[in-house]
Amino acid sequence: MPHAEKGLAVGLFGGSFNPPHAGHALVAEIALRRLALDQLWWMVTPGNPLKSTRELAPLTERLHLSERIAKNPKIKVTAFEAAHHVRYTADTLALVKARNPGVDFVWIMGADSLRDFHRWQRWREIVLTFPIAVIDRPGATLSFLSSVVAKTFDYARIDEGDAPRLARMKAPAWTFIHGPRSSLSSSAIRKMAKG
Ligand SMILES: Nc1ncnc2c1ncn2[C@@H]1O[C@H](COP(=O)(O)OP(=O)(O)OP(=O)(O)O)[C@@H](O)[C@H]1O
Ligand SMILES: O=C(O)c1ccc[n+]([C@@H]2O[C@H](COP(=O)([O-])O)[C@@H](O)[C@H]2O)c1
Repeated sequence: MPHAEKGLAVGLFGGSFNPPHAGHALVAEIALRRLALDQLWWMVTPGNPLKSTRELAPLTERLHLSERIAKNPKIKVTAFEAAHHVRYTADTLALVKARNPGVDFVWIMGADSLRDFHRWQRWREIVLTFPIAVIDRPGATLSFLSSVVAKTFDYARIDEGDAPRLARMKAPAWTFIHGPRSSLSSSAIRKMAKG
């Protein structure tokens, strides 16, 4: 797991990155800037618990490609979930919190992830423990509002103008960040590669 000094604000950006693309890099840059983060940990999952592993490239390959795409020195690409044998985000976050007292973390995800978020293991616990930043994504800009999580935690949504303070806030607190968008997706890239 990367290291962060006490008092720093760190974004956690988990993904399959199968393969990583410029849309991921854009999300990371937007999160760093708009959330005023000191670091962003780009966490390459051993396998999304809700996705089939049939098309999943080896972890080492996804890690290597991620390192090539994530050029900002504030971004730390890591596969510590595999190293610690965790794959559910709730477990990952508990581990990160326990190992980094005094660091302020925020969970980062694209707007499409919000739609399925209520199917994640212990999703309420995640929202009640970690501030969350949702980054806009083409195709998910409006639908996210009808998601179970947005409805359940509507009272905890903060204005995106307050995003620079999100990492310092006590959960539950989440925001939706609009900005430049990319319509890239790993599945489209995989489809193109197959021909
Ligand atoms: N173009 C994009 N804009 C905003 N967020 C994105 C974009 N692409 C991926 N994300 C977000 O990045 C994280 C990791 O996504 P993932 O690695 O699954 O990429 P993907 O392009 O969504 O893959 P797939 O097409 O295989 O589902 C998720 O939180 C996802 O919402
Ligand atoms: O914990 C869960 O139940 C869970 C279910 C689905 C996805 N996630 C996490 O969400 C992140 C994004 O996954 P993906 O496949 O959409 O890139 C990644 O860190 C996954 O481990 C986590």
